[in-house]
Amino acid sequence: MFDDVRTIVAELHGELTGHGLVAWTSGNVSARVPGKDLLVIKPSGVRYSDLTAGAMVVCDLHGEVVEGEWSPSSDTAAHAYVYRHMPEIGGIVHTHSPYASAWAACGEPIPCVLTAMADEFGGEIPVGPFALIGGDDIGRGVVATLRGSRSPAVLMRNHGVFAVGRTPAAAVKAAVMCEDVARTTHLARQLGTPRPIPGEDVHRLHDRYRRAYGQPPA
Ligand SMILES: O=C(CO)[C@@H](O)[C@H](O)COP(=O)(O)O
Repeated sequence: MFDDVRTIVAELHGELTGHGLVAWTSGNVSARVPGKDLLVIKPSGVRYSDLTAGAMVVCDLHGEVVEGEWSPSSDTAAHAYVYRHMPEIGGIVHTHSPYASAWAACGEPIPCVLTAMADEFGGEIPVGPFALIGGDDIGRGVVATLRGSRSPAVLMRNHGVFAVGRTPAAAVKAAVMCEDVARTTHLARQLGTPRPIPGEDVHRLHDRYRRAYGQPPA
């Protein structure tokens, strides 16, 4: 079932390895199945090279397996919680990307000091609570944090990045951009004191990016 969604989710895992966001089997991507109370997610602890479309697992929005040969990701209940409580979200990504996870280890939000941050995140990238892996506590922390923010990414304390998007590709983009600005802001702090962008300019940049960046619709 849902071969098209399985294919998208399987292929997007290649973006995580391609951008250096994951080590070994850490991290995961999921997608909501359009029009259904279902999600597609990777199996737990399987090498990225083995993540074919057929290896993906279909679950309901309480994390129960509906179809699949493998056990689903350990973060399935967290993803399911986010889909239940953020109906506008179509894709979720989790990584332990190194620079962003370093900020998460320090429990420090990444301040909005770059135009690229204002564009993609609309402000700082916030920190969510520490939560144990396996249940839906991570999902609760992700939803509670992102509801008070324009950011599509949250740094879960002592853990790593959870990024969301209207599509799974948009969630992957947010995870890629999160690591990029985490790295640059870290480098800036080695050189001096990064200067936050004034709030009104953050708003203008974010607004322009959402309305005018890229190509107009065909
Ligand atoms: O964060 C964790 C464990 O710390 C997990 O998200 C792993 O990074 C990936 O687990 P699977 O998706 O392979 O179960």
